[in-house]
Amino acid sequence: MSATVLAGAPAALVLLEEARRRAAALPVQPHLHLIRAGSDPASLSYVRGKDRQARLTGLRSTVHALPQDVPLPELLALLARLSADPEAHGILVQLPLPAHLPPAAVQAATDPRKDVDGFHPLNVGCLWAGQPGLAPCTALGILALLRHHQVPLAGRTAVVVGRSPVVGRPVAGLLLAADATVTVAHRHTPALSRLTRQADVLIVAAGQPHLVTAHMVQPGATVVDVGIHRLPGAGGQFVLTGDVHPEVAQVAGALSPVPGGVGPMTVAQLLLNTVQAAETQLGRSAA
Ligand SMILES: Nc1nc(=O)c2c([nH]1)NC[C@@H]1CN(c3ccc(C(=O)N[C@@H](CCC(=O)O)C(=O)O)cc3)C=[N+]21
Repeated sequence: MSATVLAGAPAALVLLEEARRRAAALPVQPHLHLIRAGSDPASLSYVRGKDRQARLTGLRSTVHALPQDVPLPELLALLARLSADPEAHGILVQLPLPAHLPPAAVQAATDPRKDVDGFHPLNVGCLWAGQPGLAPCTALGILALLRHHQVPLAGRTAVVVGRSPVVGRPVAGLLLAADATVTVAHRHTPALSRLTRQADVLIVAAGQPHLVTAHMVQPGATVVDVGIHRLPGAGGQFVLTGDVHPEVAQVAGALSPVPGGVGPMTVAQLLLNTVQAAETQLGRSAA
């Protein structure tokens, strides 16, 4: 038996259509600003993908490519300028940042209403308080992927492996808001497999290739693979793989693929967040 594939592309298409429709209903085109520092090849490729999808969806998009050694005050000044600019609706600073730029200081420097990553402490607080705000794209994308494939959450046991501010923590908050019973595991969790085997819904965002193997999964469980790793493959090429070992497909009831699972949902949700941010700034209530 092989698990149902939780495909991201058709689910992302639904979100992108919603973003396009809501953007078109606004008096101005929502404008996303993507900021990256340095030339990490993965970051370059992700930012290019976000910029491209934004344009395809009818949004404006501007990429700010800063040098690897950009001084912190310069980055903060750019964030202050964009935060004050009424024509900038969404601001994203691509992670990881060069080591001399502290992410917390950078994230706090973006106007929370333009913080389409949902990383500003005000938005983090809103998520956990159950109040409206902007939530992180990958976490929202995971919930949208589960919703699209009609995976129920209310009353079910969810286990999140990983506690990063980018994925693990916010997805735990959203699962809790969706009435799941949530446990967050991390590198200090003893007997990880005993815990993961209890999960009806297992979210794996540990940043470790093939961490979750078949014996760690309850037969029939829904497994979402958030990991994305470029491993050396044949002929000097890279292969993309996740935090979940492919053998899990023989045990799980449903499994999200890498690539083609959570990744496209993250990008689509970023554009939806940008439209939501523009709606708020233009005084339109979210549809
Ligand atoms: N401030 C910030 N916000 C982010 O949301 C953010 C970030 N920094 N830094 C890096 C991670 C990673 N991330 C991905 C987005 C799309 C795909 C994606 O589209 N993946 C495709 C494959 C793309 C490929 O070929 O590499 C897929 O899974 O099918 C993957 C990963 C956003 N991140």
